[in-house]
Amino acid sequence: MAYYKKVRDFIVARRAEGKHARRDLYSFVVDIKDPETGEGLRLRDIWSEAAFFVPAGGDTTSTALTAALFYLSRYPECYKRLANEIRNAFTSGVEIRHGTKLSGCTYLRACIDEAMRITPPIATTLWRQLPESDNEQLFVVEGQVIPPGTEVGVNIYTMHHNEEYFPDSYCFKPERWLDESLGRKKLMHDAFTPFSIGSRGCGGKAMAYQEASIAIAKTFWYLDFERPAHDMKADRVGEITQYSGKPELEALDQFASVHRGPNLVFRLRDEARDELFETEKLSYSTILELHS
Ligand code: HEM
Repeated sequence: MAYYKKVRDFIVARRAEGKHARRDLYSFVVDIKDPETGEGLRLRDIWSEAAFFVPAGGDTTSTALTAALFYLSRYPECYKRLANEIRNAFTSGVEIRHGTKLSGCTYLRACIDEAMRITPPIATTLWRQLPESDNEQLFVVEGQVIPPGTEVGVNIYTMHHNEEYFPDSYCFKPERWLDESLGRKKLMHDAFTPFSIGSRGCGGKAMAYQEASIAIAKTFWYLDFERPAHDMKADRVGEITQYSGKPELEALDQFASVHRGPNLVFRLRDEARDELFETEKLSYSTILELHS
């Protein structure tokens, strides 16, 4: 209830600012009219969209980030390669923002994709149903005619672990996304569906990549991180190895994946301490907290 009230408070505050006070999503949709009824957006329409956006965009992106940090903390060679890419591509942390330098960090993108492949933020089966009325065209799957009205779906987690598309599928290998051989590239991209595809595919895909890229690049710029070395219990939170013996971030399918952990130790990089204080305007106490 507190969440729904908070969303409502946000909307009321935004409406009070005037339609075009900010160039945000609200300013783009506020004048839209229903083509059939001519009605504009009601408070409850905006409320239900906004209430959906927070988990749709928040829980999912948070799992993608968590998974990336989890796998990078377990694969030191990948960690090193990504740290080099980020620390050589930029000259300061504030420079890390949307643009060609960030999109040129191809290993970063490969790490995000590989994390979402092994641990999809939505790992479930997105069921689809052929309408009862649509009986002109047969729907055939592997030689079987699927009658209209039947629900069908392919599980995203299973698809991402199909060895035919992703050999050694439980292994975190960002390099596989940089493989230039055309046949393999197409096969992998066709089978990679963390955002779903088609007309109901994710509306926030570009935003999700942007958020995740900036967050991870800034993390590598300002910080180093690792597993807690001496406390094995803390180190194992959220980790399973049951399918392949390889470390996997456990995610429970509750439509959006729910996870615990990992526990990681973050340390401020000496090279970035002054800059963090001066340019990101963080207080000394926050920096000390990060460093302790
Ligand atoms: C890594 C991050 C994300 C992942 C993996 C993801 C994944 C998905 C998936 C699989 C669907 C299809 C759901 C279905 O068919 O039932 C979807 C739909 C959607 N997503 Fe995302 N999403 C992410 C981030 C975001 C963000 C940042 C936003 C916007 C703030 C967003 C907005 C939406 C919307 C509006 C839909 C519904 C599209 C429609 O039905 O027309 N998503 N997302």
